[in-house]
Amino acid sequence: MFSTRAGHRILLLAVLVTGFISILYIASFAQPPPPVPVRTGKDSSTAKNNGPLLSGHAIAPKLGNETVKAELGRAAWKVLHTTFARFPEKPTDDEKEALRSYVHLFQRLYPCGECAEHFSTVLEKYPPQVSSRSAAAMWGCMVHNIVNKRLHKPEFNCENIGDAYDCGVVRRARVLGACCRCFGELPR
Ligand SMILES: Cc1cc2nc3c(=O)[nH]c(=O)nc-3n(C[C@H](O)[C@H](O)[C@H](O)COP(=O)(O)OP(=O)(O)OC[C@H]3O[C@@H](n4cnc5c(N)ncnc54)[C@H](O)[C@@H]3O)c2cc1C
Repeated sequence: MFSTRAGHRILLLAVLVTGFISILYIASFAQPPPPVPVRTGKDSSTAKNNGPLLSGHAIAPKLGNETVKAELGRAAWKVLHTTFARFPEKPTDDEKEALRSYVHLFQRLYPCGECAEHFSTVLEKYPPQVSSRSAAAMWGCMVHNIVNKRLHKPEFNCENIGDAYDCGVVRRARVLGACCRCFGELPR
């Protein structure tokens, strides 16, 4: 009688221990989900935080032809500086993220591969400043000057960056009936 009861107890204990071990085993596989990256839109965000899409290798091959390279460069800088000049002074987080991604993809896809390679080192050291129009415009002027220096071109005075690319000038010029320098617009 005693031995049968003891046997039942041992069996019950064995079942409990096995159940407990099984629960621990299953729980070891149930990892919590990985944290979802939070995009704050702050300037501290970098291309690396946004994965390989924005920080990957330059895509275009070497351009070589110096004339094409210079024409392309003039047009590209014009697009970049004008984009910064027309960016909101108080952008939303979404708009900041859009500009940051645009600059990084602009670099990756820039049709002169050797220029893009060099510009990636500039972006790594000086990530795009997207907190406001003025910050973006000053940043654009500064990185253009870094390229200028490398190519032994004169430094541009960044204090005048607003006058050079701000199309508020167009509206004032229209009132005076003078010709406009932004986007080649003609006076009415
Ligand atoms: C992202 C990028 C990377 C490049 N990398 C290379 C490279 O590695 N090797 C290479 O040979 N070429 C490179 N280029 C092209 C090069 O920068 C020039 O565009 C090209 O040599 C033609 O020079 P440019 O003297 O006509 O004047 P640009 O430098 O093209 O400038 C055009 C005009 O912009 C104004 N400007 C000048 N500096 C500034 C500034 N700091 N801020 C605002 N406005 C300014 C001036 O009015 C100037 O006439 C690159 C271009 C870009 C956009």
